[in-house]
Amino acid sequence: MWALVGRALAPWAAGARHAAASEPRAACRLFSAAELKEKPDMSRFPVEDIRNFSIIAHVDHGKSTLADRLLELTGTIDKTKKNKQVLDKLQVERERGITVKAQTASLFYSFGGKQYLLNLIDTPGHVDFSYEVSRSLSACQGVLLVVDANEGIQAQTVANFFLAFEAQLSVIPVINKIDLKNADPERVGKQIEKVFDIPSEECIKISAKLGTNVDSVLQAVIERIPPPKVHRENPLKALVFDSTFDQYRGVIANIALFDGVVSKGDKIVSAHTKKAYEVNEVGILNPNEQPTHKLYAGQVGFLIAGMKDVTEAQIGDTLHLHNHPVEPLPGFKSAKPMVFAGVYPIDQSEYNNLKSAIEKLTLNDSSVTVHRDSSLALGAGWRLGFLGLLHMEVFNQRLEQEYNASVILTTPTVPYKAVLSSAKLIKEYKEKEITIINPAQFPEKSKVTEYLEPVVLGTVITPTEYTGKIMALCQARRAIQKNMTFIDENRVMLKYLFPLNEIVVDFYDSLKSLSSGYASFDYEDAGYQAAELVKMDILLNGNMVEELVTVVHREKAYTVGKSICERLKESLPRQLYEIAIQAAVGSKVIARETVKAYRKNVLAKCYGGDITRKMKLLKRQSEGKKKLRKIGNIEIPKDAFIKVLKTQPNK
Ligand SMILES: Nc1nc2c(ncn2[C@@H]2O[C@H](COP(=O)(O)OP(=O)(O)OP(=O)(O)O)[C@@H](O)[C@H]2O)c(=O)[nH]1
Repeated sequence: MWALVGRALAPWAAGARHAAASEPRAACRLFSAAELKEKPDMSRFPVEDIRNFSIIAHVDHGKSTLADRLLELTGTIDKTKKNKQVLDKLQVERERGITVKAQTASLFYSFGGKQYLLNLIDTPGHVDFSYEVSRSLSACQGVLLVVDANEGIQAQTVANFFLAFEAQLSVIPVINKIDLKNADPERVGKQIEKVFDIPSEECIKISAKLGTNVDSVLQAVIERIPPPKVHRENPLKALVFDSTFDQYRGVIANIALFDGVVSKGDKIVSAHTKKAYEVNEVGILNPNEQPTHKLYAGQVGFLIAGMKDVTEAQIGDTLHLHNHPVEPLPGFKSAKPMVFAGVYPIDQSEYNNLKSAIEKLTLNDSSVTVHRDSSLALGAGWRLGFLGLLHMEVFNQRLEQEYNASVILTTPTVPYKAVLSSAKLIKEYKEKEITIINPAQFPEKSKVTEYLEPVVLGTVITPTEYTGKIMALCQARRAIQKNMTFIDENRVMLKYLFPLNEIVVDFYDSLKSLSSGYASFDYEDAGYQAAELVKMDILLNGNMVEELVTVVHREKAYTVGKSICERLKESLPRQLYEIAIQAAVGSKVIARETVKAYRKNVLAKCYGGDITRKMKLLKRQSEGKKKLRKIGNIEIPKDAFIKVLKTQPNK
């Protein structure tokens, strides 16, 4: 029998038990309203009565719904229809129905005659946000691995399982959506046994939507996840595992206490910056901030200490008491941007507003990297690094929704590298191997020994009937097959080494459409490989369009160039002049389309008519022009490029 994990490596497989089993008592609010007002006394929870856990899963397998049920069952929130995905607080999360930011909630639960403090961290499922997952796991001792009873194990189930496995956490498999007509929890249980080597009888079968069997999940959290290994008598050692920025109160750091106690008025020091602060407030998230007198080792909560900028509360930092330095915790690898794009204000007069919006948003999303940038055509702006395309779209949407800032985005590009041969360039860059995050700065072939492109190890899980089509797709994306394994008689897991550029834009959409939505995909960083790359310009009547400069593999230049020209033709309105759209590599034009001349006479409809109506139409036309960008004498609506960028193929 094939298994991904050797049994010896799966400490939870034997089903460790940590508390006496008995019937759960009804949900209760542990603290009275008066106690909450007076601040709850967290010393009531000794370490052995604390469980810190996360919910991890593939996208849409039901993490947030399960979190809602757990919050209800423990009386943390009321049972109302309005309480849907309570921990998804951002507008973008609610609109897209996805979790972008991990959230924490402290739950109180009575079980076996004892009161437990359960700290739950809801995490995002999409690959772009797996950085959030690994951070959250550092504050936990166990996870609920949620798997959809109909879809079974998917690519992110595997990726997230391994994050938990590597962090040596207890894993409780939860098979969700057993109410669905096509649910097959037995089959999914067997998959879990085969792939993760967890006995299928350890799976808890639930319907998070209906609340079926959800109390067994809480019971399992208490029984199978160990309490944290911490020491309250030692000096304070707290891990900052997340931070957000509030414009009135400054940085709110989410902390997990590994040792000691922290309370309001304590003088603390950041091990990273060595700066000292006085603690203004500590508390738990229930799920909203609930101030407490103190937080004790083993507990998870928030801390406010007059930090003005999230760089002062770096994620992964260790906080300790002034005059009591401690060995800092190992921290986290910093998030590695996979995609870069230029971001510019539509109008340069909005530069300062956009600057402030980007600063505020990156305070709350420190995985975005920011470099100042400028271009002749687009003026002053930035080059931002994102964890993936969805991350980029979400950031853009948040800029618009939360800060009313609308921007020009350039073609997303992956971070290429070049090994320089030109002595002049080496002197200029002060190094031989450079990373290129802006295609406009792509060095010419004559000045380079070789170009390198980033590669990722991708996992595709699919029903077997689509295997052939998917293999053809992967091959067309220059991928090299590394492995193929059957998860059960109907499903196969394929591993491929992909150039990152080939999957970043639309691979996932193509995969979904050719597998009728059944295949899933995840990837992890796998370094760099040598590649034949060229820079491609897009020209409108001979003028370069900066937004659309791209770096492509030589083999793909013609297909990509042709397709951009075709799409641009579709989205450009006809104008007074004929427009030649060209794709060029160096001085060689490789593709061309033409938009014929046309004059839009807005007054045509009202000859001889009412003069006020004519004035209105002219006004509307001139307002429309404000949203246009001019290249040479060609006027381009702002959304024309966005359409091209969004749909840019890479076949
Ligand atoms: N039938 C049924 N549907 C469920 C159940 N649990 C969740 N769902 C539905 O599945 C969809 C996804 O649920 P979410 O809780 O948002 O999933 P998630 O894993 O948090 O998703 P992301 O945050 O995007 O990763 C929603 O439409 C839920 O209503 C269940 O037990 N039964």
